[in-house]
Amino acid sequence: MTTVPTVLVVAVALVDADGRVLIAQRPEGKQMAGLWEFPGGKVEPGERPEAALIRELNEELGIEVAESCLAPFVFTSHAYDSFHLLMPLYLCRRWSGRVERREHAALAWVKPNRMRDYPMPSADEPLVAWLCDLL
Ligand SMILES: Nc1nc2c([nH]c(=O)n2[C@H]2C[C@H](O)[C@@H](COP(=O)(O)OP(=O)(O)OP(=O)(O)O)O2)c(=O)[nH]1
Repeated sequence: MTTVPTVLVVAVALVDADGRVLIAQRPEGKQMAGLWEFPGGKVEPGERPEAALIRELNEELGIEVAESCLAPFVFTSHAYDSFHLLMPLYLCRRWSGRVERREHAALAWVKPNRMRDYPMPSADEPLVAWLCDLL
């Protein structure tokens, strides 16, 4: 039996006042370049998931998020060829600072029912369905 590592990645649906969600395009040179993702990233060893997400949002988008503003929402558990992705998606409607593009190729604020126009990693498909149902 081949075993692959399970990788814990935390991500967020940032929701604006119009109910649009921020998605970000992975840059050239990274795995899955060109696909649109929810902002976030890998949890480092010893790091709490919420702390990892707050760190990633600051690094990637230049915003500050309070832990109390991160609501656990849904998660995806998906087998890629070389790793198994376990990714909780939090929901956040409050942050401080202006969202800036720092690490991604592009950013877009999109209504959940328009996300199908933006190719996303296969692990994200169930998350989009949940957003369409619940937002
Ligand atoms: N942030 C995020 N990652 C996602 C989503 N869907 C999905 O399959 N992933 C995958 C892509 C990557 O393999 C992994 C996220 O890791 P990352 O963005 O921190 O790492 P990376 O590929 O830049 O690699 P590294 O340089 O940090 O090692 O999770 C998503 O919606 N958001």
